[in-house]
Amino acid sequence: MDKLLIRGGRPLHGEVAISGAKNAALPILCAGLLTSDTLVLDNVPELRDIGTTLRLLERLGVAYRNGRGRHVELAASQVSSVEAPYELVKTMRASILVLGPLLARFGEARVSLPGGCAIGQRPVDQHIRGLAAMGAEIRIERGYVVARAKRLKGATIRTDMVTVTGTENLMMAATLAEGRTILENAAREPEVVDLAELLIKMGARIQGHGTDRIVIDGVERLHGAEHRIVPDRIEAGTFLCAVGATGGEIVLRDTAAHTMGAILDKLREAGVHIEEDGSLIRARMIARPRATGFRTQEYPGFPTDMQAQLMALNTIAEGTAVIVETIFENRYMHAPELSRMGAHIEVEGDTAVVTGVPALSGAAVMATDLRASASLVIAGLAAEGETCVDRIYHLDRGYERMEEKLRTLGADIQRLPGNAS
Ligand SMILES: CC(=O)N[C@H]1[C@@H](OP(=O)(O)OP(=O)(O)OC[C@H]2O[C@@H](n3ccc(=O)[nH]c3=O)[C@H](O)[C@@H]2O)O[C@H](CO)[C@@H](O)[C@@H]1O
Ligand SMILES: C=C(OP(=O)(O)O)C(=O)O
Repeated sequence: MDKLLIRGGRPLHGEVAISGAKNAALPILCAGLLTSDTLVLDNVPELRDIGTTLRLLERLGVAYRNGRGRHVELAASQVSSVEAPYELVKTMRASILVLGPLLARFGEARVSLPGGCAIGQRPVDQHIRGLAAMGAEIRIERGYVVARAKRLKGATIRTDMVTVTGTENLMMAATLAEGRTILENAAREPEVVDLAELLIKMGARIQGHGTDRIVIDGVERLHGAEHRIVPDRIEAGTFLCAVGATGGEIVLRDTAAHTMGAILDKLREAGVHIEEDGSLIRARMIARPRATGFRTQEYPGFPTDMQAQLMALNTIAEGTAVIVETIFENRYMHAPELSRMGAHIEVEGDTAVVTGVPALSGAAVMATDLRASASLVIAGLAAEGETCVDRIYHLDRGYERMEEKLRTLGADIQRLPGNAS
């Protein structure tokens, strides 16, 4: 297993490009199953999760070309299987996103339930309930969701909670259903909007994306389209937390600041000077950060996927920050690791109280999930001495060559291959 070795204490300076959003690219690749024509996608990030999704689609019979410049072309004209097997699904929860498209286009699907995940239970009951409301015969059989429907029928579906992939699965399924589907309490995340925009280019009739009520009028068939994936607001936010923690001045290229309102507000509150300039974000940090409490919420609130990174910034801030995680029940696994570096964090239930210390000290720490890994990297960049972050395969799931990008900004960080001590 690869590790990252970081010698902390160097301010970040320079310019770096932000990649396409993992959480937009994953559903968009799965949307390729909705048509026999070719989808031409640009700005697809080079990530482990994208590789896993392409392997899964290939297993179903989808042909793809993964060219240079993050350009992917895929065509589901010869789908030969409707089964997403456990060995591919277990590493990535987003694989559940093939369920809606397979059922809508082929009338059947067998998708392994995604495995347990470090950040919480993450059931898929809302996906299942929604598809059942659209007329699918659907049951759990030996760890698989098994679904059948002659043709899905439009329905009004109000999910019990806001669910991002649930909204995406049901929206994709509804594009080929008979009649009108109304999704109430829908997710408003920019990645849901990006998917809706791609589906509309494919001929889908969708209104209200970006609000909590999405209306989809089903069509007989969808066609090919070209699409550029929206920039990754979480990757951009992670780099902004990093410069907030180390000090310095950086420029992020290829960003979409309008999708980052809550993130930018909180970083400004922490003392980071941020300027938005078209697709550029300039950030400068010259002082110690100020403690900045927050609650994670669905978009447009502060994203749970940025909680760990902003916690890392708070560990060296002046003052005490109260953090409340409202989306996932077990998403503080980075707290004990940050404490190993000298952070003062008390966790009780969904609340973490972080009292800033003047400096962290480098240590050997273990990544437990994707964003936890990013928080440990940020802490390592700011800490005195050496930090070794183990199990960074989590990081590779969602960050494109993070250590190379950080090196461009002047960080002293290197990857130690699995067999190195
Ligand atoms: C690939 C992808 O886009 N992943 C994102 C997506 O995950 P994902 O779509 O899995 O997260 P959801 O929005 O569905 O989860 C929100 C909450 O609802 C619960 N829930 C969800 C569905 C369901 O059927 N039943 C149920 O109880 C979950 O356990 C969680 O507590 O949104 C999360 C919340 O913004 C992000 O952290 C993930 O990065
Ligand atoms: C939790 C995340 O991803 P996933 O839903 O793919 O596990 C994330 O991107 O932070």
